Amino acid sequence: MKTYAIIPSGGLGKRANFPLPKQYLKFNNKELIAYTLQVLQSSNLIDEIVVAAQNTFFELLEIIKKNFGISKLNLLVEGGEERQISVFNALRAINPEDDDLVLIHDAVRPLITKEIIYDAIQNAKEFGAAVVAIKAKDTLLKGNDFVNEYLERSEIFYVQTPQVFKYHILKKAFLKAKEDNFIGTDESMLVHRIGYKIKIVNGSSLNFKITTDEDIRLLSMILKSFK
Ligand SMILES: Nc1ccn([C@@H]2O[C@H](COP(=O)(O)OP(=O)(O)OP(=O)(O)O)[C@@H](O)[C@H]2O)c(=O)n1
Ligand SMILES: C[C@](O)(CO)[C@H](O)COP(=O)(O)O
Repeated sequence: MKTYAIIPSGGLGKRANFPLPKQYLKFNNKELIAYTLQVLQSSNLIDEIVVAAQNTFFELLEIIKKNFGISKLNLLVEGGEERQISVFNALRAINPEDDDLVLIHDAVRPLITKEIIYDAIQNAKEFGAAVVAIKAKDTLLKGNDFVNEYLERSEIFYVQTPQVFKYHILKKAFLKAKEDNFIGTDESMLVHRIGYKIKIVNGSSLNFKITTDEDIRLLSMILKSFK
């Protein structure tokens, strides 16, 4: 059984205020996506890595592959207008067996660990579908300018990546989403809407998605403290 890792990296980083998409910004002389790729490369459970990106970054990705020894990265595919399309493009470019695993991990979650990857893959092997998430810690409300209602915190999780699925389940979920013109914010949502059970796997607060300028500053501070 093989495990393919798909890394969506086709975003433009509109919520951050930098001239370059944040996944290509350098921290300690290393691109953000290189941190992510190095963790995936070091996991002995992952066989192949596919990155979906704008083709203007293919050359840079080849340089990153060479500079950081990402030998499992053998396929670059064109990103799409939405994250979901980027992942779908990558999924269509690989040719797994039905029971092979496909792991999806955002390029912009560089502080992922090998341990979380291991747990997600083991759970996907057992249950067919696994999503990494963390339990909500704060009080949660719904509202606009004013409060409408409070939510039951014990039932709320923040969804992260990686998310891992048997190929035949993920393929079915993507084809159904396409047929219904459904765009979700992650893969687990697509799999859930076609009726599969998804195991929740413990993530980490450090595995946060670098989305805003504040996240970029926070990452910079964390990486400095690791040095
Ligand atoms: N069309 C897109 C949009 C996003 N992504 C990727 O999906 C991950 C999560 O996306 P996000 O953090 O939202 O990045 P951006 O789309 O770049 O951010 P923004 O919405 O602020 O532009 C990132 O690794 C991003 O590069 C992608 O592959 N294709
Ligand atoms: C996939 C994801 O990271 C799970 O939390 C998230 O949904 C991506 O959202 P974005 O708006 O594309 O950053």
